[in-house]
Amino acid sequence: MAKRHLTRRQSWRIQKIQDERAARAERRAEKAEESLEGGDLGPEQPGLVIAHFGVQVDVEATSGEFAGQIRRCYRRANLPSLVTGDQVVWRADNQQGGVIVAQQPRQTELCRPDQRGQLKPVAANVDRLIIVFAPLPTPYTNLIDRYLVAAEQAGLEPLLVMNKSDLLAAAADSAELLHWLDDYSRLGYPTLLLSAGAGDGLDQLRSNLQGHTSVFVGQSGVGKSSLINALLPGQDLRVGALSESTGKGTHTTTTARLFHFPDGGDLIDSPGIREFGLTHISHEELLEGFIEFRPFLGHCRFRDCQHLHEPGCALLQAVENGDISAVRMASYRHILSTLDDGADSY
Ligand SMILES: Nc1nc2c(ncn2[C@@H]2O[C@H](COP(=O)(O)OP(=O)(O)OP(=O)(O)O)[C@@H](O)[C@H]2O)c(=O)[nH]1
Ligand SMILES: [Zn+2]
Repeated sequence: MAKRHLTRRQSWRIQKIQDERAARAERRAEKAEESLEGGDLGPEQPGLVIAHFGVQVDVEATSGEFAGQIRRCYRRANLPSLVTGDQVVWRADNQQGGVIVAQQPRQTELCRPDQRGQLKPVAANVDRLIIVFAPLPTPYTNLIDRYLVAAEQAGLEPLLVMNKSDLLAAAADSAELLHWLDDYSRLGYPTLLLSAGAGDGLDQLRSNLQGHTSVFVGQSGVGKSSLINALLPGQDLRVGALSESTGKGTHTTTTARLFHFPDGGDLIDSPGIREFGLTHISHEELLEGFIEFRPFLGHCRFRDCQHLHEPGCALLQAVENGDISAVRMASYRHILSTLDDGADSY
């Protein structure tokens, strides 16, 4: 306990220093804008935040004379902080930069805890969660289910992708894995079976990504980087680590970045985003996230039923009747037990 408190206090101090640094940078941004006002800024136009570094933000012009150009912009001091994926209104300056003057409302927000344990948005307007798994490393049902719950909670449409299909032929449990994938299709989730290594099934994935802003998640080693590299040839994904000018030299920061797939659709990626969904699920959100439970919720004998072993539990009855699979019920219980020990409550 003591150790945890100390760590929290330390991280609070670190955050405080960062906040102060951000405030100083913000004052500089204000000055920069003041000196530019009075005719030096171009007209207001729409843009998309493709990376952010504190008060400085890379904005891609989405229409007009600069369409497709990326400009390093300052954010007007009265604006809330922006994240990758934000739609903004900006004005060009005459030095390849600009000033962001407004933020458009967000459709969705992906949040992660900061050093103080407070949930902070890390990406905006993502609408697809690509959940990647593979025959190897062996997938955990409850990890996939956790992602599905997180997708539901954040308002994202999930797509289940089993990568490394080339390993299925030799896998002893291949029938089981395919059956398992089928179970998710039957629940109504879109699924794809493909191989980044062999290049099989990538066209189907490409067409699923068109017209959407996606993030890729999944346990280490399932092939997220391989898939993204196949979809974004020639891009250096390490560009997430860029140096941020702070006025006191530069330091490296890892930011979420937005990429355009050549065949349409966008990707937002960063190491932090790949961990999205592993924390912060309340009991209610957990239940809501198991979509086949919904018709039975509110029908238990006890209002505060935990659906574990209570008499008159509508969910347990549904498992008995075969309307809910025992595997999903076990997964729900497993995730619930991790919520109860406080692992998910910051
Ligand atoms: N056989 C086979 N191997 C693959 C395939 N896709 C990726 N791999 C291999 O799986 C390993 C892990 O791939 P990565 O792309 O690094 O996995 P990742 O999910 O990005 O892993 P982290 O960066 O740790 O999150 C590498 O050795 C890849 O070559 C595939 O379709 N088939
Ligand atoms: Zn119940």
